[in-house]
Amino acid sequence: MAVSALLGEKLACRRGFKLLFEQLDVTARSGRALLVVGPNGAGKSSLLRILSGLLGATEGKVRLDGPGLEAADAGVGEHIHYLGHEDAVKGALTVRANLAFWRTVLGPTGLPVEDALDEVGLGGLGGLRAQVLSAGQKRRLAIARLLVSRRPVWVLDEPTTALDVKAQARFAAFGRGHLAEGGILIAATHAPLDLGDVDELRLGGVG
Ligand SMILES: Nc1ncnc2c1ncn2[C@@H]1O[C@H](COP(=O)(O)OP(=O)(O)OP(=O)(O)O)[C@@H](O)[C@H]1O
Repeated sequence: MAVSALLGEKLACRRGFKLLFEQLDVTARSGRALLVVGPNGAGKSSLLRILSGLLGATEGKVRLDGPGLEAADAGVGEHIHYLGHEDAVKGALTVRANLAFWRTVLGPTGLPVEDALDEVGLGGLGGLRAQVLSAGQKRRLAIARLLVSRRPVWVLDEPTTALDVKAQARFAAFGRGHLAEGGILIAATHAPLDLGDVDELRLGGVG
């Protein structure tokens, strides 16, 4: 199903006693990347979780625009890939079994598992227990989830953390490919992501 935009309308987020933001409008359009930037603690991760439907906004609402999506308010999450700080890797399972699990859960609409492992540079490591992967390799495995299941909206929290230069370049190529196909990419980041011309949303003023 095509998604032409993800929209956050007059969003507010309170965490504990702290009001992180209010009256915040967010627009992320098909074929565009929106980078959420700002100092530590500004609320970037909180905003991404709200946009993904994982955290309720204190005020405001999130909706998707696109043909046939008028009634989809309640089902925003099924169109979204969310990658958080945690890589959601099950250490006791093999690398291959981890990705196969996600492919089943998210929908087997993308690459086969072995192809996705090759794409992220984990080819040959599929039989290893995931707990022995390095931090960067775990991140690569998390990124492979984007490839095994096709979803129009990617919401990514610091996606290149722990990635080496080559893996960062690979990630950027996946992101540009997603955008070229009309996807939406929203990322919180402290580092440039090499996604070409991007939109930017700054939280928290000057840090
Ligand atoms: N469950 C929670 N309860 C109370 N406060 C929280 C909770 N989660 C986050 N916070 C607070 O909300 C603020 C924003 O956190 P958030 O993780 O959204 O920031 P961020 O901009 O992503 O930061 P960073 O750049 O360090 O990742 C922080 O002050 C944090 O301590």
